[in-house]
Amino acid sequence: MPTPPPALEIDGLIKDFGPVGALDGRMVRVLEGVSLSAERGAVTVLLGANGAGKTTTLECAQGLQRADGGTVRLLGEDPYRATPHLRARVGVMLQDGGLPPSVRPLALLKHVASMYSSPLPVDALAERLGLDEFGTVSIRRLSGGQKQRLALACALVGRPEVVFLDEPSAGLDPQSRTIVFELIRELRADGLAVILTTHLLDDAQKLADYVYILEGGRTVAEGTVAALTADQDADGMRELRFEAVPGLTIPPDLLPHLHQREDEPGQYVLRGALTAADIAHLARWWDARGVMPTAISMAPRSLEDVFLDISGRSIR
Ligand SMILES: Nc1ncnc2c1ncn2[C@@H]1O[C@H](COP(=O)(O)OP(=O)(O)OP(=O)(O)O)[C@@H](O)[C@H]1O
Repeated sequence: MPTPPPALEIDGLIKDFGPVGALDGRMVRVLEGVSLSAERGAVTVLLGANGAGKTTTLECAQGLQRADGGTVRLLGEDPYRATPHLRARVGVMLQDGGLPPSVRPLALLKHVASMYSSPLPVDALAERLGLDEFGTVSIRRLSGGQKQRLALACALVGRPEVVFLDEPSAGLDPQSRTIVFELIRELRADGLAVILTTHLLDDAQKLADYVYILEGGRTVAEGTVAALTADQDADGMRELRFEAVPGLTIPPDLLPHLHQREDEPGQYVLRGALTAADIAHLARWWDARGVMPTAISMAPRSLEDVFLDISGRSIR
């Protein structure tokens, strides 16, 4: 059977904004050739630091912004010239929610549901996302996390085939985050194409089937989390983190093959093909100086390392 085309295909997307007064009225190019695709039944994550171009890419993909170059196909159509039929097949959760402040949450959700021919049962969705706890106060009185959950419900109630979620876990407490993550996994299992942006590497690592890393308006890396974090050069790439007194400089010749950094005062990271002998060297060095770390942890190479390797800086 032929493979169905991706739900979203973006090729060489260019976007200019302006004219910008601070730049003497010149245009500013914020997307310089973003290419990506998102499959059905998969969570595709756009990852990047603030200002990398994630939201602008999503806005072009949704048809909210017109591409200045390249192509965007959403469910086979140009989203900027979208027909109502296309819009009904797409769910969108914007970063700031775009929710009307004086409306009550459940009334809004029922209103949005009434615009679709076959919506999800509103009560069950509201209960699932815990909206019934605050369903009858006006939206302006909701916390950031409550607004996020309502915005997510509005994006999903029309049974979309593709759903765009811009920073879906921003402002959520740990319990709400778990609920939202479970829901996202169910959407994937139901065959939806889920496309989300985040600058939280932990979220990307937990949810993503496929990751695109954006930097300066370009896609600079892509792959599954496993492929991106697989060691390119040597087996056993690991990172060892420890907390100790600030300002410790481990002599480079003690562990020459490991990259070391002090993220924040007293927060150390050693990265590389780490062996038990390295850990023993380090422990002896600590012991000789009377250093006892207050915390130690070890993990495989993470997306954060990938990001650091690519951009030379931390994503946060
Ligand atoms: N309307 C606009 N006019 C001028 N510049 C803009 C406009 N919208 C966005 N930009 C710029 O485009 C760049 C990309 O912004 P975008 O919001 O897409 O990034 P992002 O990766 O989503 O960032 P964040 O994580 O902060 O949401 C930024 O430098 C931003 O200042």
